Amino acid sequence: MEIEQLMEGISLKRSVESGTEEQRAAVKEILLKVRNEGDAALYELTKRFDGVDLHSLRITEKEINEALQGLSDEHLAIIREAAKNIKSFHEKQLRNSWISTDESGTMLGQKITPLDSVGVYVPGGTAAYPSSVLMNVLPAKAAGVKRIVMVTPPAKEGGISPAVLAAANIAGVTEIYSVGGAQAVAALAYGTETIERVDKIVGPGNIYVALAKREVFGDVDIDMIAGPSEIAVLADDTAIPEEVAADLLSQAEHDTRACSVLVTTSRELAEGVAAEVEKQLGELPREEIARAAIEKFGRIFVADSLEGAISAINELAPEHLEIITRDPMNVMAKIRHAGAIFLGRYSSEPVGDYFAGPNHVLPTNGTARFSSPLNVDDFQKKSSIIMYSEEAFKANSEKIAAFARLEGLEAHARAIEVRRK
Ligand SMILES: NC(=O)c1ccc[n+]([C@@H]2O[C@H](COP(=O)([O-])OP(=O)(O)OC[C@H]3O[C@@H](n4cnc5c(N)ncnc54)[C@H](O)[C@@H]3O)[C@@H](O)[C@H]2O)c1
Ligand SMILES: N[C@H](CO)Cc1c[nH]c[nH+]1
Ligand SMILES: [Zn+2]
Repeated sequence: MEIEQLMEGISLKRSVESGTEEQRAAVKEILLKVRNEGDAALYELTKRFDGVDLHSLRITEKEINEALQGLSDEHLAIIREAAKNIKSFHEKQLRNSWISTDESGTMLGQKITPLDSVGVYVPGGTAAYPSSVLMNVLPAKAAGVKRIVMVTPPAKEGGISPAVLAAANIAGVTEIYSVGGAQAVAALAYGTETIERVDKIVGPGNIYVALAKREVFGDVDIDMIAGPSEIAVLADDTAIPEEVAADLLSQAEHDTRACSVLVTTSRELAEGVAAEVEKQLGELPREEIARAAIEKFGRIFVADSLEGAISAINELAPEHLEIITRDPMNVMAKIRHAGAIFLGRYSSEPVGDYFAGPNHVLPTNGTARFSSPLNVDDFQKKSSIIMYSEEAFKANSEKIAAFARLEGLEAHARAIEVRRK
């Protein structure tokens, strides 16, 4: 990784991914095919893109039980403990419906209702992600969603990963379909003979999944378009090069388009990290992916001051931010834009990916400027409650009718005045 001096106004942002023209056209065609042909399209497209001849779409209870038996007790215990932490964190996000009244008898309130049905996309193309099952399903469960449907592509050799099925079972999902990509998104959005449509689709995926989600938005709700993983480390001379390099590589191994950035006030640290990254890259099983990501999107900046480093991070608005400085709490107070903030050397990013409890589905590509991690609110909606007493109505009716006429809406005004007689 090359070391650059951080200049004022430097932009660390990458362009928002919208896919190539061919990818967008392919996704449109897949969506249309599933809408027109239903299950038959899902079988055909799974054969074409995943190389798998499916016998049925729905995963059976027997397959889930076999998956549970295929996993070691140790792995099952780890998934259960992570699930417990994630559940407990998200339950703290729950809000209650509320009602307030005043002396005139006006009652106003907000009623919170869980969504009826949600589809969770779990990626499965190049790696299996049981952790993503927990991160998407458990907030929906905490919110009270009754029907949670999971879709994930089958691997060529062995169907769905046992760890993914075990995580689904631990999280309490029973409706699971072996289908991925844009075709799975289409099935969730429009329904087929086997898969009943849902109200919202959540979960990360590759460019085909992202483009399909963008395309079906409006027919159903979606959570966000999560792009390739990102990590930014803001460090001073107290950080240890070996550890910072390992954290940068932890996200680089996800995707050739993952982005790993170090912003530091210490040139010595910058040089140490650059050397360590090179050394550690050679030891990684996914070296090829991580190397491509580091070469394209890996950057190290040396800042003149901590303030300069902080403003560069705010400009970047990274998905994950690690702060490894003398006083991380104080630095965190000045961070305005980041999906998840990890404080101190013991809060390495994978602590959050797997275990601590906060969600790992986070805004990427600078969208942390205006959006939040996946959370319980994503699975609930709010209805406003309004009840006026006669006294409150009479005290305000003239103003309301006048406001309606200001907008030229006579029928609105009359609906008020008809009650004053
Ligand atoms: N943000 C997060 O929380 C998070 C978590 C886990 C994974 N991820 C990301 O999710 C992504 C997973 O991608 P993936 O590819 O491994 O799995 P995926 O399940 O998203 O995509 C696999 C599917 O893509 C479709 N596909 C592949 N090539 C195609 C083509 N040429 N035309 C049409 N469809 C095609 C196939 O249907 C296949 O089933 C990675 O970028 C990873 O970094 C993000
Ligand atoms: N870091 C990813 C989100 O950006 C999530 C993940 C899943 N497994 C490992 N990591
Ligand atoms: Zn990760």
